[in-house]
Amino acid sequence: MAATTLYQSVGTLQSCRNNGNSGLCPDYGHVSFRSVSKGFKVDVGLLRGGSFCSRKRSTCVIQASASQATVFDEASAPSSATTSDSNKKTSEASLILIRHGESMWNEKNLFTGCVDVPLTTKGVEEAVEAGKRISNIPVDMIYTSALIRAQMTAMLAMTQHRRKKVPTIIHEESEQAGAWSQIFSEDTNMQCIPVVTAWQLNERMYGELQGLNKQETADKYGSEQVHEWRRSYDIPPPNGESLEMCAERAVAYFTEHIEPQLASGKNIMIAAHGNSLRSIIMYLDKLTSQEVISLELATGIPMLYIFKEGRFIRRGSPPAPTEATVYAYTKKLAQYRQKLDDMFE
Ligand SMILES: O=C(O)[C@H](O)COP(=O)(O)O
Repeated sequence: MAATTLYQSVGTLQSCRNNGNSGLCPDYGHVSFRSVSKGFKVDVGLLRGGSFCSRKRSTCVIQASASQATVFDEASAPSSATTSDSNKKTSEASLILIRHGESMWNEKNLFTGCVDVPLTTKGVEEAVEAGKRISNIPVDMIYTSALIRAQMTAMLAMTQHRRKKVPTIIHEESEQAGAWSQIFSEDTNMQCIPVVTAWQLNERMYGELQGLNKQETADKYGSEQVHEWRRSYDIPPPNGESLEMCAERAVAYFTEHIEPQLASGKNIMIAAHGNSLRSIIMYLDKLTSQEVISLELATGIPMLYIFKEGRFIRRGSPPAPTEATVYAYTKKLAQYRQKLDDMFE
């Protein structure tokens, strides 16, 4: 359960999407706001049913996640499905990134890379849990890797979505493939979410390490060497891809195929892998090759970005899980988050 607390925010509410109305917010995630309270900033808050919002916006009692969190109601989200369905251009769109849930080789602590390994029971649960966190965020299109653990994560997450649209695989490899996977009924189209699978979003190839136990490899080659293989930017594991090589395909795919969709107002979810997503986040957050070393992504935790006027604004994860390192650049930040969670438990 996410730690929650009551914030009393006085005079610091900067924006509110409750159409300027006073009163009880009827719905979980109905209102998003910016507020500063208790000495730290809740970048975009998560309101739950029964929260009170003042018309004057000078006082507001809100129940929010202790960590940075965002949930948008479809009516108030940057670009709702309805908006993109009706082909209206908007200047904002949401981008959800999810690393797949725990796989069988994650569980066994084996280097996986591009081996196609399914989810564990825990991985399935993580995917469903991820879906609950993003159930109010509009999704117009889904991109996954070609690997089953990412595809299952995307599908399972969508079972929880409020819109109940059906993810439908489309093909973009060639014009003919595109034509063959077209859905010709407009009504049916409205009930579907196109899913594109792309090998470019696959996990990086771990070369000769694939299938080896991470701990045993560290015992054999030393933990520094293994850390270098796993986290350095430009040093590839033996016969595998470095993060830089992985970025060359994953970020190129993102900028060529996904960014234009965001620019046209489509809300996108990407279900992919630890390293393909690390390279994309490096691009989105403009991290240096030094900074990306300490970027760790947990399995099954969605992260939200808003694409606005050509820029990506990081909104963190919808309500935090009990673990602190869901999305942390540094240990210090993780400890800080842990402290917050403990404070408000
Ligand atoms: O391929 C793997 O083994 C994992 O999915 C990512 O592993 P890493 O955390 O060692 O990069």
